[in-house]
Amino acid sequence: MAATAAATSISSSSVAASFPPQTQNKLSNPSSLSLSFSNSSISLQKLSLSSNFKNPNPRSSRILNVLKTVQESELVSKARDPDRLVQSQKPTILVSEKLGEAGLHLLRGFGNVECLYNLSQEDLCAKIAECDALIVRSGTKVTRQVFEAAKGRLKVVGRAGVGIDNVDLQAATEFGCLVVNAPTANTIAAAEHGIALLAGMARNVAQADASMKAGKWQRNKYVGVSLVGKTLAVMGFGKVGSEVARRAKGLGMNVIAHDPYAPADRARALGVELVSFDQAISTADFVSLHMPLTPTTNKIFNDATFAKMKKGVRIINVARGGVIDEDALVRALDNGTVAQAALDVFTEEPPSKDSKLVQHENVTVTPHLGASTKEAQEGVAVEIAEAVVGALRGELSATAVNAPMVPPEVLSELAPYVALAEKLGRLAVQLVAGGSGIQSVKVVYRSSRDPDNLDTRLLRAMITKGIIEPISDAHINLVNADFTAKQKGLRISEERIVVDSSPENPIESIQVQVSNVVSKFESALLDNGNISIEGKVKYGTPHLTCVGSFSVDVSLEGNLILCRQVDQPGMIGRVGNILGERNVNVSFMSVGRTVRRTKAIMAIGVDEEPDKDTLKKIGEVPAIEEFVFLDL
Ligand SMILES: NC(=O)c1ccc[n+]([C@@H]2O[C@H](COP(=O)([O-])OP(=O)(O)OC[C@H]3O[C@@H](n4cnc5c(N)ncnc54)[C@H](O)[C@@H]3O)[C@@H](O)[C@H]2O)c1
Ligand SMILES: O=C(O)[C@H](O)COP(=O)(O)O
Repeated sequence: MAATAAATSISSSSVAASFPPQTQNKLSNPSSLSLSFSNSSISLQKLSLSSNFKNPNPRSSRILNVLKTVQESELVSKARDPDRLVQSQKPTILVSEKLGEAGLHLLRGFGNVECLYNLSQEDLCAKIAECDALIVRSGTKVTRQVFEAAKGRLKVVGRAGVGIDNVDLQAATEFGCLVVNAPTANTIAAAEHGIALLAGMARNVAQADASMKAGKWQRNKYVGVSLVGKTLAVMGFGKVGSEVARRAKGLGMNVIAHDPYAPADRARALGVELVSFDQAISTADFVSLHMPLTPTTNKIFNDATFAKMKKGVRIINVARGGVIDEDALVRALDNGTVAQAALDVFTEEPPSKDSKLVQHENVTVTPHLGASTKEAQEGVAVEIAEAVVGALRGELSATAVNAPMVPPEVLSELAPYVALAEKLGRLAVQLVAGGSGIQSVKVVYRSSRDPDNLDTRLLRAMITKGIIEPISDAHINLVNADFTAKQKGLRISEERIVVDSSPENPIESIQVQVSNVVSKFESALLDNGNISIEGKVKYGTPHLTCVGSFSVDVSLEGNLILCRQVDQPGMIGRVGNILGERNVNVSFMSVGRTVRRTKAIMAIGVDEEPDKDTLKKIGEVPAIEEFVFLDL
């Protein structure tokens, strides 16, 4: 197919360093190859966070077909045959905080569910190495130590709610653990709680209730303020913030909002004006907080910002305690800048019993109840159970927090290319001579699709996996591929060449080039000195189609012997005889040459791994100039 446009670079990822020579040495002689590679029969099972579990629904069937195409592993075949799935092989799901029954029911239909509440960090760390998934709410701190203690078994952390500030996302990513949340089911509950606090605070409901229960009747003390006509600033105009705004409009309030990332038309549609931070806080009578806790929003409400507020402002916080500097809020309450505050969330939960903020007479508090309605808890439980089960089955989640989302239809379409990508990575690394570290890999995709229509993240992850796993103890998946490549000093750049082929095939070919290395097999080098191999998907299976500048055509399965020889009659027979005499079955053979009767490359697929002596005999055939054994 003709190239119709120049190559465009579409992405690249970073840094430079090299693999230690001792890991490369694992590849330097054929006898050590089988050992080092046999330990890494992994593939999408790891990439997709597992695959070895039951599969009753059609969407998952499709995904499992993808997994099958990618690798016919024992685990995958068990997943497709529920009778073979015994209890001990089911995933273990640890639920560390109270979860709605509907979600637990769903989880129990899939794995072994253990509900252990109020675990200390030590207990959680001790338990976690036995778990494939962990489901938490806001009370469990999923720290780096937890991921370390998991020893690679933990595949997914499900946050039954929105805020993921209690999960160390960086550590999760480094350990290749997916984090999913349940971002939608508690939105209304949180918004309703915000409105409850707003109205309750304005009319001193909690204080008046406590006073009456103490035997008092204080009608003059608890005169409130009205909401109608007052200005409410919604800080963070996301799911909860916009629902609060909608309800406040219904109460007759004038609503403004600040959110640097919110689309103006969504605000306009609700009759809400988006304004700057300072404008919002300086004009509002009520300020309601709805942004996530991030390094940017940490203590964003502090002495300086309270000083800019209208005297007598009232504050509601159902987001996260950490967005407020709590000592500064106490000062602002004491000096009257803030008339009242209604708080559902605290920097430390639970706050200390003698917290000045909690005890302040102008403060109304609830113990993080925003999401705590029966309806929201059932909804969140189902939402997170589905996300966790999906992740354990190998689906790429729509609510993944630390991994790119790849829709099932894209995954399904790319499945054979995913397998090809990993095999090319594995081949490329085996062509590198021990002692030279891989720093720079270029991947060239030939495709008729326009760049927006071709998601190569999955392919890049698999090439990374193919390159790194055989020479290190890292396990690569979509979550940690780019991170691990950076860590290992491997720079992977991608290039797209638009070709005029059938748009039904997402990719015509994938070429992997490794630069600045010494090759074990000189014929794999291009004129520019790069090792180059290229593959295509043919009849749904990955094929090697080019080695250096030699065309070949071999199916990428089993093991492969590449020989360069003088192009002369009888070579296939001679090598075939050597293998046949030693009971090594040849599965396919292909010869490619550049110029007739000069040099040719013979690619021989073998079912068994030839022993050292057999390989030596092949090397002794006079016309064979070089050869290499490759484990696919
Ligand atoms: N109290 C509870 O039980 C409870 C329940 C649900 C949600 N929450 C919390 O409420 C918050 C919002 O939840 P959500 O579901 O609406 O999330 P969301 O992601 O839909 O909305 C958050 C919004 O904050 C905006 N934002 C980010 N940085 C900002 C900044 N510096 N200034 C202003 N806005 C900023 C984002 O653009 C986004 O629109 C989260 O902190 C969540 O954890 C608490
Ligand atoms: O972020 C959230 O979803 C809320 O804060 C709810 O937290 P919870 O699950 O601990 O109630």
